[in-house]
Amino acid sequence: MGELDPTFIQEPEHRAKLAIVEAQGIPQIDLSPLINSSPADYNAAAVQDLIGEVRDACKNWGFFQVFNHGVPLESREKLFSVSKRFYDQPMEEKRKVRRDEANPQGYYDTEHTKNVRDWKEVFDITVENPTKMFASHEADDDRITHYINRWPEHLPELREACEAYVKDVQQLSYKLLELISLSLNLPANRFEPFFCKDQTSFIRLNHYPPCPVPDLALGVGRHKDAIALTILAQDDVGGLEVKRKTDGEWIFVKPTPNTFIINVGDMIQVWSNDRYESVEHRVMVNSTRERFSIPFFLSPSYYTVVEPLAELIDVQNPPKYKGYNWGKFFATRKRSNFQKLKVENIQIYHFKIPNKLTDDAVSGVENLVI
Ligand SMILES: O=C(O)CCC(=O)C(=O)O
Ligand SMILES: [Fe+2]
Repeated sequence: MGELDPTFIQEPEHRAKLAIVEAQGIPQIDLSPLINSSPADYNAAAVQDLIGEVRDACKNWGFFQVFNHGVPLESREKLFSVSKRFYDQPMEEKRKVRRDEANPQGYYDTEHTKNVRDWKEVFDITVENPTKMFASHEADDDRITHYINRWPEHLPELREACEAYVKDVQQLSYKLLELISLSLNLPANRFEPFFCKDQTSFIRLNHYPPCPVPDLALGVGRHKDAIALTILAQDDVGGLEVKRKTDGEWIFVKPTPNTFIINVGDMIQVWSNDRYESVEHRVMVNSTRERFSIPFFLSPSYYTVVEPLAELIDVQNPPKYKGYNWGKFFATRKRSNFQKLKVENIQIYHFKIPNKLTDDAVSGVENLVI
């Protein structure tokens, strides 16, 4: 990634610490009661326990790991290995599938989080191809654009591996969404309408090259995920840190073979009216080993209005957010990211309804990135 450019340097308070706090780590959840059986054959008691574990993990951490998740190991390993082959190519090949402002799919190596450059390269692929999105961030402009996946000419295996992996991981995302819905005492299919047509979900192939100054730069700066739910596969190198809710300490997420790391995104925070919170996380880099990770960002249709669910609102729990349109939110975020506008990105707290008794709407809420 060339010699150190000052745009990579984090402010001192945001740099990675050398001492890693691992503690007991984020909860580990066994999904076997739900996998490989149809709803008619579920063991009801085991599923109830599972719902309870998901509820506790979402409340206390916003993050958890799952095993016995039903995604075949081969499908995941294949994608990691083709991803490495993609990034091993010369820069001129990677630039042939470079993202541009009109179509943000493909390769990119100058992503910034909170105006500091990330020490990484990414390759984005949407699940629906093409994916429909608003062309403009302007509220009264309802023109639609189509994002189209870009595929490298000399690596046809990338497309095959992505398409196979996405199918498997999407199934897992629906199971998780059902569990989360049940854990909020809602019907299992409560979130289905947001995803059944025109979803804007995507996967990202992250590559973090070795970094000569891991004490100054980050692979991804602190952020929250703007989408509904993230399903992350990481390799055995490690680097992800999650901000613990109880004390704000950064906790290292130890790589565990064949597990996925799940986190609640901002939309679940809004839909649940703050019962669950989207938690800040970041990625450390190191000076010796490159790292690969693959998040799947489950995201609804561009016309979804994200607002607290009516069932979770009553006199004691008034709505904490005004509704916002996901497609307009995304287009606004994309515009400021692409043009590197020196302004803060659009955030869900901009839609917060101030509660005079309990909070001051704009204080203490952190940034996010997608
Ligand atoms: O690479 C990782 O472990 C996490 C990446 C991440 O947080 C993101 O891409 O939003
Ligand atoms: Fe993230």
